[in-house]
Amino acid sequence: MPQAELEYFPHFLNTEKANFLFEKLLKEVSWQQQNIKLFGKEIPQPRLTAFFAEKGISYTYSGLQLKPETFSSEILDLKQQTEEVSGFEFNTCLANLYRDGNDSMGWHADDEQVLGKNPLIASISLGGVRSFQFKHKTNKNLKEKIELQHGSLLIMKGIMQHYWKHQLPKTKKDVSPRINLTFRQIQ
Ligand SMILES: O=C(O)CCC(=O)C(=O)O
Ligand SMILES: [Fe+2]
Repeated sequence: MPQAELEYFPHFLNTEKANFLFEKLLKEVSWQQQNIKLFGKEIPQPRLTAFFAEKGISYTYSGLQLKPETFSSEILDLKQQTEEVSGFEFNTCLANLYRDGNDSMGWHADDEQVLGKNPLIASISLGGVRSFQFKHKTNKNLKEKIELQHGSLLIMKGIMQHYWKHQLPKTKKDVSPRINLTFRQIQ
């Protein structure tokens, strides 16, 4: 992929740890269904979310002001492990719960100003395997996808958010619930 910097670690967490974390986060995170404004109409997001941050940080994501919770010990542990692998530091974690194949996230780039010029986004996947797609913003022939495995880590960095969008589409396949954690550094 030109103008993209991606690193993928399919076995970032061993299966036992990934299973444990999936069950624990599914049960203990206070998952919320937020509304988004689409053409002036409020509609519920097709997924559940939660937002964790260091004290004093708030984050507006897709026009939503997210209310931060403090990091739980599990999230803090994952943050540290992710920081070691990436060589970056993070002060926030956005969590997504895709309950089934009807839940999704549409095309976007994580290019908000508060993320800095060339953000590094570290994304951990737990639970059902889902397809994650990329499309180049200007060259319509450039498309890619990757199946994000249980316990995997995907890192997007460099200039990538300027040139590529990504999405997690709905699927008709019978998929089990999936949790995604994205670690970010907010200025
Ligand atoms: O669920 C995923 O893997 C993608 C999440 C994502 O792109 C985001 O939170 O910005
Ligand atoms: Fe994203």
